[in-house]
Amino acid sequence: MRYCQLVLGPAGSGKSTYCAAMQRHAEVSNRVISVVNLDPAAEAFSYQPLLDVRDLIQLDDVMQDEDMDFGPNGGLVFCMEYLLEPDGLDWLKEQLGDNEDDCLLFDCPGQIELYTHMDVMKRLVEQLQAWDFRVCATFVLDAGYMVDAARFLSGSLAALATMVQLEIPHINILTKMDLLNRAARRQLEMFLEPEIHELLASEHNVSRFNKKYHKLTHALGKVLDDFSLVRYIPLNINDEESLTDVLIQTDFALQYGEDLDVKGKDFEYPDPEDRE
Ligand SMILES: Nc1nc2c(ncn2[C@@H]2O[C@H](COP(=O)(O)OP(=O)(O)OP(=O)(O)O)[C@@H](O)[C@H]2O)c(=O)[nH]1
Ligand SMILES: [Mg+2]
Repeated sequence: MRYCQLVLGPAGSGKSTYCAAMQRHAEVSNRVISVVNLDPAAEAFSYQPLLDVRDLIQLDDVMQDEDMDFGPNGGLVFCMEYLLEPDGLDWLKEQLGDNEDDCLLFDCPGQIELYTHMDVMKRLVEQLQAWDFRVCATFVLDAGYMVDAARFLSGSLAALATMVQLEIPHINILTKMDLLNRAARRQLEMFLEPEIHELLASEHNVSRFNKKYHKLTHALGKVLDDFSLVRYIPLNINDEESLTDVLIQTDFALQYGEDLDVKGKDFEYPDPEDRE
């Protein structure tokens, strides 16, 4: 069995930074977590990738191809589709090797349409599962955008759309907690144990638009509440304890360690005949 987190989330939400921080944190705890760059448009990141999709295909090359005439977003979708063609998959399979118990983080592109309603990521998940990977989604959102009720709801719906589309264990992480001031952090804490619909009801500066759709936002908040669908783990990457918390949750989602324990024990029931 192998393990992998698809690190997903909107552009600039902190996916690559999360991957780098988690890889470094794992080293400190004597574990190896490797990072796969799955973003064909990536320019720079601060981890050393185990493999890099840009060795297969680069967004710049696709966009410069005059026959195809793609812009950045269409070009990115083309790159991801290319990865899922038989040739691309052969390349990926070979690059991934077949080391037992590997733990990988896939640093994914920030175009959330790839996983909220297109099937590219879903197909990748199925392929990874066929190669004996246990896969979870780690959905990363910038905490700075989550401190008012309307944006909290909108972020939650993006997380929810991804969760429903991918159908794998799912964890939501709020990044950049180190950038919040005390007041913002307190505000956010209220959202972390949310009675979302009550929070929405108590919003003071309701715009005319929001007023019109108040019932709708209220109902959506209630759905999120009633089904406990979307929960968040705050992450401060400067705090090792916070990184440990997240690693425990992602290990749990992947059931990492359970098989390792069983393998180590080699338990046999005693034979009653042996007893005196
Ligand atoms: N202070 C602080 N800055 C962060 C944190 N996470 C990300 N950043 C900064 O936010 C910016 C975007 O972070 P990235 O990790 O590149 O985000 P991304 O989700 O990989 O972005 P795309 O790949 O472009 O979608 C960078 O300038 C990071 O340094 C964090 O936890 N704390
Ligand atoms: Mg990135």
